[in-house]
Amino acid sequence: MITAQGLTRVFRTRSGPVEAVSGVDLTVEDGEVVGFLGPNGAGKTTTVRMLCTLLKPTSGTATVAGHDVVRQRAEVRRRIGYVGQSGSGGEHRAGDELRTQAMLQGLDRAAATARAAELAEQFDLGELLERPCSKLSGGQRRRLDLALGLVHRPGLLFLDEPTAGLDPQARANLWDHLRTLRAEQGTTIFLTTHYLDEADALCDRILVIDGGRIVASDTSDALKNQIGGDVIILESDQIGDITAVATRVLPDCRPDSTVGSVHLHCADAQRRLPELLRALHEAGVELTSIAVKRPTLEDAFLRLTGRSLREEGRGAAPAEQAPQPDQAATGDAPAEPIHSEVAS
Ligand SMILES: Nc1ncnc2c1ncn2[C@@H]1O[C@H](COP(=O)(O)OP(=O)(O)OP(=O)(O)O)[C@@H](O)[C@H]1O
Repeated sequence: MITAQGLTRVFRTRSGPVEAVSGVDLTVEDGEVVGFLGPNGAGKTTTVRMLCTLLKPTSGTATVAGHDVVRQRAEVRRRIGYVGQSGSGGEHRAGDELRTQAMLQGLDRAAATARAAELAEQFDLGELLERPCSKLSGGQRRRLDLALGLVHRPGLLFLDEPTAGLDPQARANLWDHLRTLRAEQGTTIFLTTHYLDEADALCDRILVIDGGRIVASDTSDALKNQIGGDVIILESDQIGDITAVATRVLPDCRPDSTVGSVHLHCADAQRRLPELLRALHEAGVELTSIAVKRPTLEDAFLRLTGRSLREEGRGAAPAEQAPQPDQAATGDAPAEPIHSEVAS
């Protein structure tokens, strides 16, 4: 469904070129649900925008749904849905948004009304069709966004952080809709997320990108198993001291530190913990909590990227790399809408 070889994107900025994506190779099979993870600024959005034909690659090639993302943009757009982060808003009623989107996709009024009703049923929007989008809850809006992205029955759906900012119940509800979509219609789903539990729960495979390069591509279980052994998690304000003591006392256990905690990867953590705790006590380190557990996807992510997804802020890109408008220079402006949200 998706192939990319050597996909690269360099942005020209006032402070010089920024290589956002550096030779990405990837494949996604028909019907797969793939999670695309990476720290802030890793290159996720840029990659997705190239695959969705919203941004031209500087070099490399990609095909999506059998068509080249540069030479056959319109063909690609007809076959994909893209649901971005911004969400549908405004005073238009939800039902009108769906009907308008269906008419933009070429349906006549009667067919558009029928398609809107079908999607409303699929995504539990029936009661909400007369309501202005601005009056929908976060979860309802995301369901409407999904429905809008699916108006033209694409076989492939790109989702950019589909549950960002939703409460746990609304997230679980959206996960159910995505599972049903895949089970009943075989839709291929490529999603970015900052929630590792979401990737764990929904995705057949996880791609990790860091510094513009793919650093892992595997199932969640395989990524966890790569860590091996147990993880000792020590929380404290004295991260540097813990790392120093652990390196001395347990030289074969690799420490990864994150904000406020050190994760030690050990073969037999239970047996070795007393020795470590004794040494930490003698060094005057005060711990706020200790836990021993099996590796999680968070541990795998930390190992791969040296950073925790949880400590990633949702803020702006680093100042020296702040995105500059460069569409005029590259001709990247969308030629044809994929979905009303991205057409503006
Ligand atoms: N239009 C642009 N002009 C210049 N630099 C850009 C542009 N868009 C992105 N970048 C830079 O490219 C790098 C990758 O950005 P990208 O948005 O693809 O990362 P991301 O993984 O999606 O990050 P996040 O998780 O924060 O959304 C960053 O350093 C970013 O500042």
